[in-house]
Amino acid sequence: MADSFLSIRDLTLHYGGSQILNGVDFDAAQGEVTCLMGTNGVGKTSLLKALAGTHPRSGGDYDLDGQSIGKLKAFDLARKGVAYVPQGREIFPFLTVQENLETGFACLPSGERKVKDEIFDLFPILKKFLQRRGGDLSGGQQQQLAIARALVSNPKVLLLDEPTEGIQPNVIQQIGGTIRILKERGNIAIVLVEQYLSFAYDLGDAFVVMERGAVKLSARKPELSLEKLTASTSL
Ligand SMILES: Nc1ncnc2c1ncn2[C@@H]1O[C@H](COP(=O)(O)OP(=O)(O)OP(=O)(O)O)[C@@H](O)[C@H]1O
Repeated sequence: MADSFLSIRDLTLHYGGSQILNGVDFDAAQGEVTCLMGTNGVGKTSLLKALAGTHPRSGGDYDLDGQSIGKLKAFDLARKGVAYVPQGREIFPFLTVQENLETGFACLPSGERKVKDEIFDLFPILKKFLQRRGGDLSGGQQQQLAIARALVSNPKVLLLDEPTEGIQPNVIQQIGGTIRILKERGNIAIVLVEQYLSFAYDLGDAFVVMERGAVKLSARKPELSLEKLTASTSL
């Protein structure tokens, strides 16, 4: 078992009076892809929002690299290295690709605000389309832009919410290749919410299956087979 880098204990989250997460325990290691699975509405997106700080946590402990960060809000979590690629990508349609990438800088000191060449090595299409508006890109290109925008902040944790949703098969393979490269670099803990099971299983090292706001199964490959994962997620 790899060392836990990101650790959540007994996390709870509410929307108004509705309790959505009921004491979630969750770990993710650097250099690994930890897949967060489960049917629609079990709370996967809510868990990512809690990790990114875009929705307040109601309770629980949250540690990153041995430091307690449970009290921090989204901007400070981003400064600590937590990057979030939300479901639906949420790129800015009227900003250019370059400007979209620059929005990822907000949490960095001014001396570090540069898009490194390695981002364009991962996503060459973005270099070609730097002056194109985000809204004029295809869905797959927008997904690449959303991941690239998260990477410009040099994150330690990358939270990806359904990156294959609505994307053509050839681009899905490209995105899978990019996630694999990031994992092999070994310095990012990648948390992947994904309904596309074989894609997730192929990339994943550890799997957390949720049910009604709680963890139903936590297991690692190779002990967990694709068949068992499929059965436990009921997808
Ligand atoms: N802003 C909100 N206000 C109230 N309830 C919400 C809000 N967002 C989500 N919910 C509810 O919280 C529950 C968990 O939703 P969440 O989006 O986290 O699930 P999910 O597992 O990511 O589902 P999906 O795969 O459909 O995205 C659902 O019952 C949903 O209706």
